[in-house]
Amino acid sequence: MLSTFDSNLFLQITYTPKTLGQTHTHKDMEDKQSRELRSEEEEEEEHAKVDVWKYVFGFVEIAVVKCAIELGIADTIESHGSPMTLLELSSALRCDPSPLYRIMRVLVHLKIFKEKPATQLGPKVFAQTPLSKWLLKSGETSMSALILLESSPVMLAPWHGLSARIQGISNPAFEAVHGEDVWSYAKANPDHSKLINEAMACDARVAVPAVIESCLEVFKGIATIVDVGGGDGTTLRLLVEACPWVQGINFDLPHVVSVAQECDHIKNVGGDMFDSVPKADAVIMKWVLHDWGDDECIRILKKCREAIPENKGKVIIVEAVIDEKDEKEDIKLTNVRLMLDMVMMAHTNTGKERTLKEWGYVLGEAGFSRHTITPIHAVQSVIQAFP
Ligand SMILES: C[S@@+](CC[C@H](N)C(=O)[O-])C[C@H]1O[C@@H](n2cnc3c(N)ncnc32)[C@H](O)[C@@H]1O
Repeated sequence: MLSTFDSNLFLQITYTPKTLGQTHTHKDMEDKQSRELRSEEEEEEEHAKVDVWKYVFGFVEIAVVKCAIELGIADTIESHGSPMTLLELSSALRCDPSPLYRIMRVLVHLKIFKEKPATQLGPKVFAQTPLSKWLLKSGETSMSALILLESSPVMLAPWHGLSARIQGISNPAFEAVHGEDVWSYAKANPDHSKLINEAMACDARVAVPAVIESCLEVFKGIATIVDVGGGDGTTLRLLVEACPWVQGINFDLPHVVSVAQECDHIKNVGGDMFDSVPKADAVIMKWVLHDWGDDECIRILKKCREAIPENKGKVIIVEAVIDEKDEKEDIKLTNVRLMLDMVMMAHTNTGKERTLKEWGYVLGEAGFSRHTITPIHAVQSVIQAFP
């Protein structure tokens, strides 16, 4: 009996509460999960209600930054040598303090400039930040020309034709607005050509040091290198400064090289990369192939292959690689690469950013036997293709 009682008790004590507990736990868990789901959905709804305004006024951020560059706000604070009060800034810029204050309020909110609060010693002042230094009109860390190019009326107009381009009911977006492709337009409009060259130089000043930092060995043993579509020659200038054993040929369309910088150890050569490429130990191409569709890329790459020695030559491509896995640690650069792909859609006829597989396809079709891809701390990676 005792043992039965004990065992019943045991059962009661051991199993009953546990079974009850399990029922409760399961239901509780279900309730908790659905409460969590509801609150997650509610939270998403709340975020969406606010986030949608980004798309209503997203262009305003670009317009305000463009305004800051045109006014020369960063340059003025930089040459003043220390943070400036609103009155100092408005008198240096010769503008009305009241609208200037409203622009500065947004720029401070965007964390582009810093506002230092008033103290007993004086009123509040506006100071540079690492980000505002990218808005200087010139210098090694200036992105101004690239911002001014992308926000110029010429480059903004094609965006209105993006959906028509996707639906295939109009010419490529740039041509639909301007009647010719971006390179013919640049040839006919020297001011726009100058802006393109200066804008590309902005990126070269960021990307080339990243290439050198991560891949200096790529240039060991190269005596001559040709930069195909080299623009104003900034890429080669930086490369030759870092690798003084290299002689460079800056190769681009004749109207581009005719205004390119003159540098020691660099020769400017005009021509068309679809016809032929000057001979050298290696070719470098930065932000050129993404302007073109696969067929044109294969044609350009074949010309590059003809320009280098079969046994020890190589083509060094500095371009974005679209990461379809969307790696979280690189989310900001992934975002830039995806935006750049949209820029190619708006501004070129057939250009696009490519995935690993798409790079493999064009390189293989152009007759390269193997290639390597090295990520660097930039929007682009370094792709080396070997005959
Ligand atoms: C996007 S820009 C890149 C410039 C430079 N590589 C850089 O990244 O700073 C493309 C360059 O390709 C050049 N280009 C376009 N068509 C060309 C052609 N058929 N032959 C040679 N260069 C060409 C343009 O003039 C322009 O300088």
